[in-house]
Amino acid sequence: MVTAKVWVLKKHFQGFPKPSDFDLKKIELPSLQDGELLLESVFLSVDPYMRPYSQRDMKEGDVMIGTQVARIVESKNPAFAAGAFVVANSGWRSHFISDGKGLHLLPSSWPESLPKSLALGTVGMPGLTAYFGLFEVCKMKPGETVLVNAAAGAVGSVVGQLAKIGGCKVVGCAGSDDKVAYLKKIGFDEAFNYKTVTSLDEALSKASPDGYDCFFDNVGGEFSSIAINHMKKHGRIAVCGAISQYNDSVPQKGPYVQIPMIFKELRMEGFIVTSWNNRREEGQKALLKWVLEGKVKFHEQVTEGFENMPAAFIGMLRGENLGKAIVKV
Ligand SMILES: NC(=O)C1=CN([C@@H]2O[C@H](COP(=O)(O)OP(=O)(O)OC[C@H]3O[C@@H](n4cnc5c(N)ncnc54)[C@H](OP(=O)(O)O)[C@@H]3O)[C@@H](O)[C@H]2O)C=CC1
Ligand SMILES: CCCCC/C=C\CC(=O)/C=C/C=C/C=C\[C@@H](O)CCCC(=O)O
Repeated sequence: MVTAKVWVLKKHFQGFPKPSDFDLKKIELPSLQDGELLLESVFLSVDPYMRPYSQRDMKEGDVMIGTQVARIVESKNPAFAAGAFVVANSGWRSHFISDGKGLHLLPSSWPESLPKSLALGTVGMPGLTAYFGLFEVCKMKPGETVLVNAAAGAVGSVVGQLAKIGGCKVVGCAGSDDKVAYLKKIGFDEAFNYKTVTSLDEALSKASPDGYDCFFDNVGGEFSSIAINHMKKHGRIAVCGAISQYNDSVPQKGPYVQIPMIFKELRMEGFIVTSWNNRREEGQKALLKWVLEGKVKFHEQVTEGFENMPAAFIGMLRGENLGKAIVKV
């Protein structure tokens, strides 16, 4: 019998999640039935969506939602061999049993030299978010100017690099000087620390006096209300996330955006990356190629130990991560 460790949501979050909102439990796993697999999590992802989704999808006592790269320990399913690695969507669990549904085998072209954790970040859901958000929602064109916030994060850092590959000028903002230095290192044309600039308006004008054709918005709130006034005519805004709102008990009331929307004839479009699940392989193949060519750099904020999942999650929400926040079991 295998004993699995799982993190459950003990108490719904009020504001920023606290360690006391989580409970670590042990579950004895049964023996495998025909068609089933036993898997052990090797890397687990902590993502911003878990904060709003926990309120929408979970009840207290549920296992925290999330994805992992897992190794198949034992298989009674002919479609999956023991020893193979998959991306699963099985939540914060050290070990789990699956019937094979919803498991994505890592691409066979995955080189040994590449950390498998990238399947949760640059070559996984966040990277695909950048890929489809830029190409299908922003529809960026060579020579345009792209703005991205939370730019040093899992999604934002890929957005900036893909926009460079697409022949655009790229402006990014992040919450620390170290992150700003990283953005310049990976090729952003302009980058600033939104926490220390005296005026967001001035910083946005200085970075691109003519304004922005595309705004890839990961943050929402006050930043977005200001940034919208810096959009060029017929600009496009990809509403990817609103992390500035996730931990607020009372959502910020930002100034109305309708006026610039109308005068500048802007297009603002929200999206969820799962809308392109049928093109997942296309995106992953392209991202893997660019990573192997060195055109897309990656950085991971790795927290060691399953017992540290809540700390990694809270740290990411507080901006302590540079690049994709990952837990290594
Ligand atoms: N629509 C979709 O399908 C998807 C949407 N998303 C969204 O994309 C965004 C980025 O996700 P991801 O790349 O995984 O996360 P990141 O790796 O970027 O980590 C979150 C970052 O958000 C920034 N942040 C946190 N709080 C605030 C705040 N109050 N104001 C401004 N910035 C803040 C911090 O960076 P900093 O130092 O810059 O403050 C922090 O490091 C999120 O909003 C997420 O919900 C992600 C995946 C899919
Ligand atoms: C204040 C309201 C906020 C509403 C938007 C919330 C979050 C946006 C966001 O972050 C969306 C994330 C979408 C994630 C998609 C897939 C994951 O659920 C699991 C991915 C599993 C995989 O196949 O890799």
